[in-house]
Amino acid sequence: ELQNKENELYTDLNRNSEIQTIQYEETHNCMSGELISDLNPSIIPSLMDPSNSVGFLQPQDIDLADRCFPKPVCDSTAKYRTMNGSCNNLLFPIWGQSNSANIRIIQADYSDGKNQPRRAKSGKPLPNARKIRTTLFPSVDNPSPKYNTLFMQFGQTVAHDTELILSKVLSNGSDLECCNPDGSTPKILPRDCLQITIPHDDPDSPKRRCFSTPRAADTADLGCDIKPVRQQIAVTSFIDASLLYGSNDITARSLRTFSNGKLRRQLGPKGKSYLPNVKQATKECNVVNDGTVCYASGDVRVNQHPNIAVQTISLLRLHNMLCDDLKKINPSWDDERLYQEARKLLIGMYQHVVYNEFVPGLLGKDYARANKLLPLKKGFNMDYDKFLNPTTITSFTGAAYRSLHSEIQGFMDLVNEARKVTSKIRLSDFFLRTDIVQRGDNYDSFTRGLLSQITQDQDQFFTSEVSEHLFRDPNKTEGFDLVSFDLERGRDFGEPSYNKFRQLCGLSEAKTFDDFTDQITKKNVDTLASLYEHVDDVDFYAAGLLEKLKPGSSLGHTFQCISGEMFFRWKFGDRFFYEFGNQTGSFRLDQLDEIRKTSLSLILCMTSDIQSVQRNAFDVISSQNKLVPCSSLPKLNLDPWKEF
Ligand code: HEM
Repeated sequence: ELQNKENELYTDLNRNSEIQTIQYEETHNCMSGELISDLNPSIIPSLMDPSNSVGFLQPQDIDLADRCFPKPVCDSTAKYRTMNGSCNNLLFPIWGQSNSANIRIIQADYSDGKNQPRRAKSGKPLPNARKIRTTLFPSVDNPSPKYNTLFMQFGQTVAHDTELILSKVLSNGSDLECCNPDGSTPKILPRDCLQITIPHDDPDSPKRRCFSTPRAADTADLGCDIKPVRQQIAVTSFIDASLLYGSNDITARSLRTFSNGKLRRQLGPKGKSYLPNVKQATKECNVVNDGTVCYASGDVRVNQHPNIAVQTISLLRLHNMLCDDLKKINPSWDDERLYQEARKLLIGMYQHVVYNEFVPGLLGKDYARANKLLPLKKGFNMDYDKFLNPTTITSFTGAAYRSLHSEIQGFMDLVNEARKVTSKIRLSDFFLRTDIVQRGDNYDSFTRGLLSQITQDQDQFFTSEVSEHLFRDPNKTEGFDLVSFDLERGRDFGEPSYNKFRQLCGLSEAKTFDDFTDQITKKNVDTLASLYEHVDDVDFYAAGLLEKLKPGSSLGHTFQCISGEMFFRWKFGDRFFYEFGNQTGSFRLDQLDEIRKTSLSLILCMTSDIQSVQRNAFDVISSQNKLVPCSSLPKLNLDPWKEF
């Protein structure tokens, strides 16, 4: 039966290439007045004629790891998503579920065909990741011409919602040490380590000689013998706000009050809600004692830095506000109904922001339109595709989407209502410390900072706050190097080289380094040629970061292609996607029309005390994108949720 389904799935992928003409959302202020910038937007692999997307995996290969996991029993009439994402797809209930495995859309490249990192064509090791980082990806201040730090920050919110790898551990469950605590290289490298050594001629000449990088846990760690291995994913793949609600029933329950549908919270200054404190500070939170603020939420990375906590608190406040509003309209609804309806509505609003505001900024509006990614203006979308696997793709999470690490600002602005910067805090002073969020009116100041501070441009430059000082101990000067981790992670994940992704995405196979110059400047191609021995050796992450950006997009050709594929699957492969009609969890049309009024500016106004905001939340404030009073933004009317 499974084989039949898989054959059907393959046919269905082909059928997808018939692009339909649907009227897409054009009215949202986010992009109005923008000139058509990409006259010939490329098509993502799922929509291409398969012969043009060379190397795109057959569904049989995609499904292999699904046989590693017990098949959940589903209630096909359920109106709400499960907490762990299971049973979203009723034919393949494991798709998108937490604690399963990522999928590949292109054949893995491991040197032994199973799990050992790729080597150069000559058989030698690939060039040192840190050497690549310091040669090609230095720290240069190059602000974005268009976007504020909210764009980057929202991107990380989506990343944490949809992907979390786990590190391999020792057989007794303790952490693997891949680099000695004093920064020296261990005599014998433990088996499950990726070690990033620091060359002696390193321009930043840190004292340490290595970074500790345990490999990501994979299917073999679950006793599941597939070849090549696939990496475990600890959160749901769907865009479902799992970073707020949790990716399993136990976490989700621990975050609920079980009264009026609300989530637990602690009260901060002026009686405002903040995420609850964890009972004991964890290693994810670098605080002095258990009494210090260290937030609990659906995702363990909530305390990574203040602004990711700010975004999660905004979602928390939104959920609890929606519970209050729904309770007023439907006084008879019990706790469970209120929790699920508020969660469903919040996810709908958030998905609308993702596809109406974020995706056009990331991929380009013309590209998003050509690939059916923009929301419809009216009516239901009926294109749920039960054969499309929405599980997070390794080449997206291990390379393409990490490119936004380039947009991180080294300092975070706190800004007052007059849009004056009141203080600037250094990112590496606040890694794993979020207590600052809940002092005075800092929450509002961080929110205004996100809206008004220009972000770093998407390019080959990274702030040294993440490439030299990542997770720096506040009393020390040195930290880790995120870009080296990203490069090494691609090898850990078995990502094939850049040349393979070129072909998958409709570009020609490069025979010489100079063939890369269709996407990458000659200067950067020459640097790649000086680092790598062969054109087929070049890491996807390294070359993808160097590609010239596509018109209107924040990404170059291949990163746009892989990211487009991912957002396409997260939409058309999600049975509970907010725009779909005819599903057990569908909104009514009058409800959907209200959700379409959502904008990120509105959500930020609703969940903070800021008084004014620009309408296009991701664009810096300008004469075309002026501040307007929060009270002037169109609001959702929840009357259609009234039950008679
Ligand atoms: C201050 C901001 C950020 C910091 C400090 C940060 C830090 C990190 C760290 C430490 C990792 C794990 C690296 C590894 O061991 O492989 C990671 C992974 C990742 N980051 Fe970021 N990041 C930030 C912003 C972003 C943004 C803006 C995006 C995308 C829009 C993003 C996307 C990702 C993705 C997709 C992963 C892989 C997640 C996984 O596989 O578990 N990050 N980041």
